[in-house]
Amino acid sequence: MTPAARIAAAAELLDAILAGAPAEQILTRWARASRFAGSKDRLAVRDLVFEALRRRRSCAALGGTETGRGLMLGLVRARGEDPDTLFTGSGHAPAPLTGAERAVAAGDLPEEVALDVPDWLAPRLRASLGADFAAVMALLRDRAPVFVRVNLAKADRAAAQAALAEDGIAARPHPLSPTALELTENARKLHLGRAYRDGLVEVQDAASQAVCDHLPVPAAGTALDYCAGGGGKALALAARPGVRVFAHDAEAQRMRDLPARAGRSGVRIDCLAPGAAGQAAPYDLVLCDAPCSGSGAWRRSPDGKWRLTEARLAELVRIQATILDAAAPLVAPGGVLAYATCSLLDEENAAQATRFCARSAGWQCRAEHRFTPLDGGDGFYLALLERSGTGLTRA
Ligand SMILES: C[S@@+](CC[C@H](N)C(=O)[O-])C[C@H]1O[C@@H](n2cnc3c(N)ncnc32)[C@H](O)[C@@H]1O
Repeated sequence: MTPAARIAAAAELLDAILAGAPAEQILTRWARASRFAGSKDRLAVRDLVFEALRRRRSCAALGGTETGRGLMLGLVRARGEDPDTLFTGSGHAPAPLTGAERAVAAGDLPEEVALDVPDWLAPRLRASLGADFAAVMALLRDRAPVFVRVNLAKADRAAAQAALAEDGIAARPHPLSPTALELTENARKLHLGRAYRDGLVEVQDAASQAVCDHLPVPAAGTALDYCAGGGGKALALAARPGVRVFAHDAEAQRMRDLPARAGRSGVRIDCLAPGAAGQAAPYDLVLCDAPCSGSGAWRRSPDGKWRLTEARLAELVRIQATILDAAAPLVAPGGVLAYATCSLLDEENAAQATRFCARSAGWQCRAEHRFTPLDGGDGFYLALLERSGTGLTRA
């Protein structure tokens, strides 16, 4: 495919996504149906679609309309390329520019537009991020780095880095966590290589790893990952010597790959059926990595930024509170209830933890940790809640 044909294909896919279809589904369906597209074409089209989604508002402003074609035109302009060299109408290229498209003024964009923030969310993100608002929002317009967690049950960081190098993948240690490696070259080869196949590394964001580093579990203690999902955090906990890990999720399907992932990592995780989290209670640590807006991970799932509504956010805040209330009784005396989100919004984070402590007799917040993309990984929040404690540490 020519660069222009890739742009035409991305514009068509974006129209389907703007009409409400999930981006991943649309891209997968297109890749299957487009025999003419080689692997490089598929990756290039995918990159165009995701870049336009991360920058949807500013691209629409620069392209004149919020359509697939408008977003692609805006992206071409934002990159400083000449649209007339791509929008030629010949072969599979998009049609030449109309008079209206040519007339779009490229003046200064308002800050919310330039930073690609929905209007209704901007005040909440400003209040939550303070002086970091603009810098964080600017970072969320770029592609996320790829990180792996070194599985300390099988290798140390230097050995994992060497194994990745043998697979042709360049990696460097990342300061967010002693287990984090950032893949700097050939990250797309990861799943084909020995380091991954042999369980030396797992894909996990560096801030997510840092969250796990802060989770306290005593030696030979027990931990429950109450909202385990794919089990990224459960796997990190299970790599600690002597810790017995249980995984639970309201939707058992979400944990379907966990036994295979645990097997590859050489660790044990006991998966509990939905509603059976009490089976092995009480636990020294109960982690609630709750469903959230995902605002800290909008680089990876840019669709989410535009699909989130005020009503959905309010519903998520209610679900998070219900989860905390259900999980708290499962914590052993002297144990810790860990509340985590990949959100940047205070109402899902510190305000949620504060409301829990206010309505739950004897509970208090022992420590809080916040990560934003300025630290290198996704945005994350962690509160360590306990029934008795010595005070609050903010980090
Ligand atoms: C943010 S994801 C978890 C990600 C996972 N901990 C990881 O690190 O890979 C949140 C999970 O919470 C689950 N969930 C939603 N409501 C729940 C509930 N009431 N009880 C338990 N799990 C719930 C969802 O099915 C989803 O898998």
